[in-house]
Amino acid sequence: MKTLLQFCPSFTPVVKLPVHDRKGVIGKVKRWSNVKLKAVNNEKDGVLLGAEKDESGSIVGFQYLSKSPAAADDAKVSSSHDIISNNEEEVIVDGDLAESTPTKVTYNIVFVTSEAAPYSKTGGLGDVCGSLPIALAARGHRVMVVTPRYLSGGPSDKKFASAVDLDCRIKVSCSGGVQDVAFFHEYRAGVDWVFVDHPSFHRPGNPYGDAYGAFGDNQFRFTLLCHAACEAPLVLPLGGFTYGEKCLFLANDWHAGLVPVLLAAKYRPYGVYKDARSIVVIHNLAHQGVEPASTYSNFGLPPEWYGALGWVFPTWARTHALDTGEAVNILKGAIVTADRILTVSQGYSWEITTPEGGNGLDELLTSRKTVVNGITNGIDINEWNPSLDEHIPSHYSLDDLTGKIECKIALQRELGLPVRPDVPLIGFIGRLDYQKGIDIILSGAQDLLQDDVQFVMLGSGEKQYEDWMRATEATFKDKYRGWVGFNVPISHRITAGCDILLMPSRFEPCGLNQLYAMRYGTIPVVHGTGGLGDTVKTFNPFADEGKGEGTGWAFKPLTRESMLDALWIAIETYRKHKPSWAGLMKRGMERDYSWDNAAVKYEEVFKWAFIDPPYVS
Ligand SMILES: Nc1ncnc2c1ncn2[C@@H]1O[C@H](COP(=O)(O)OP(=O)(O)O[C@H]2O[C@H](CO)[C@@H](O)[C@H](O)[C@H]2O)[C@@H](O)[C@H]1O
Repeated sequence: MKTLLQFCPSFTPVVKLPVHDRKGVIGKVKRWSNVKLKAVNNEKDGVLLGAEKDESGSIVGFQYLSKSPAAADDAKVSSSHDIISNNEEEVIVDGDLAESTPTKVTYNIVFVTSEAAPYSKTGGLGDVCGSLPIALAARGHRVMVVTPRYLSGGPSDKKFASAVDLDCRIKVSCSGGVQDVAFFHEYRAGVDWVFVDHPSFHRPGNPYGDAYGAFGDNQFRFTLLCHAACEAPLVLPLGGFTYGEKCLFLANDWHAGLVPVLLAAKYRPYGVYKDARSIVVIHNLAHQGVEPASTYSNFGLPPEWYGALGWVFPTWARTHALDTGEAVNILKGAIVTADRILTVSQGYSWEITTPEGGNGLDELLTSRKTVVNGITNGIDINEWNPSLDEHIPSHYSLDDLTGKIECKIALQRELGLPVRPDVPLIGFIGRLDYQKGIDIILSGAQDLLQDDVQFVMLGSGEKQYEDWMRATEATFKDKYRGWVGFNVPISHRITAGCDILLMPSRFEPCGLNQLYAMRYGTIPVVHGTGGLGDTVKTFNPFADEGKGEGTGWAFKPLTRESMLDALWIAIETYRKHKPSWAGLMKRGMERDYSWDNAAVKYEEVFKWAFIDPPYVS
């Protein structure tokens, strides 16, 4: 089917929206009329009017009212928001514009995620889901992000202040009851940010827990998120139009893992979402959403779908002789039902198919390896930009690095360390847990701190590591600072002020801090695993006719000795080989970290997802 984008100057812009009301879902959706699509980038150019729908009712294009012939000409070029289509076929521009102009395929994309910066963030998932949607929207896709409206009663609640209640309530049947769920919405940076509202998302702490540990009802809370995310494209008239059934769900990590299962088990049997596709994006396979098998009935899924989520712990992982190891595993359910599987680097996409990196799911992932791909994350180059960063005291760039020294001095002063611009300053930022190799840092820190260096750590997590940081600070007053907590401005100042960033992660699906570091002229010393191995190239001073190559050091194996060896080589290079150090900084700062490269690769995977029929239909 061809989609027509009509340029009709006399068209009266009245848009009637469908009200979605199906069994199991009560939609209370406003009718909006005379709606100008917010997606129109520049109103002086024209207004998007009525929607073109395919036979399933999904919107595949919009009518466009141009205000000037020049604007109509511009439209031929198909700027990011002038043409919106979730149709995979060629879009034809007709009317006065004479020849047809093929344009790229665009999709209606629905991110489902437990975190999206700046609204919520405890780690890299928040960064990715806060920036990749914007990059995809800028490339012409219609993008919605569905994430909880967390209210903790603290200052962070202000982040949701611009989101308005859409006055659309749905009822979700799960956990033996019926839950009322509301939607809030903010349109920002070309993206529809949709916040799922329910009392279980309103409590002190971070998205997953508080000082007493993980919340006991996380399975329930993220089950709600997934049900709501499946309804959102059907019931929410965002910018005047629902996204419709022909959309692409990107289910991020286990929290969103029920989405592909729901599509297969709850919607497709009733003819809904036949043309939708789903991709599970694995940011961290170590967290799978595993609960006792008896909780299956909480998901609101038909009983016959138990097999999709059913999972049996290996014998060695069972707690006692009578433990049958039976459990439900949400991420497993996503892996067996999603149309495709993505990870956040190529290295990690291979590692998860091995017994060492598969966290018990390696055989399952191997069985689906024809649809497994890895795409290295990009970063938000506006938020992480040393020449504009609002959190750092002095700005700098490759052309003028004096600001970096000023950042170093300011950091030493802020942390109460001796102000010594020449001493190697090493940093670590991250969650204090097994994944990040904190135990390796602990085992090597005493030796490292014998040297004339300074070492700064920012992180929160396991109490034993937090306590160690406090104790080490007391022992090495002039050399070590441990900042226990989660603090984004400080993380920027450490990234800018340090010379070296240490990341001895045991495994690392992608890793973002090494990318931020390189952009800030801070040299990463990393364990060469997963995305760290893919993104940090070890320095070779003899390459390129003696000019050198590489952006840091990626050491292997993960031992105290190899970490210290890599650190000492880095420290010696910093002290004695200034031109080499300058080359390392330059190569790191020059690299393209923007999401554009990754977004093109994502589009390729989207295309493949729609070429195949739904994996479970
Ligand atoms: N105490 C603190 N204060 C302030 N900021 C802090 C902080 N601790 C961590 N951060 C920030 O949180 C983010 C962490 O990102 P990472 O990619 O390193 O790890 P994470 O393991 O959370 O993400 C998972 O998902 C991402 C995204 O796909 C993958 O890159 C990664 O490998 C995978 O483990 C960075 O922006 C970092 O600055």
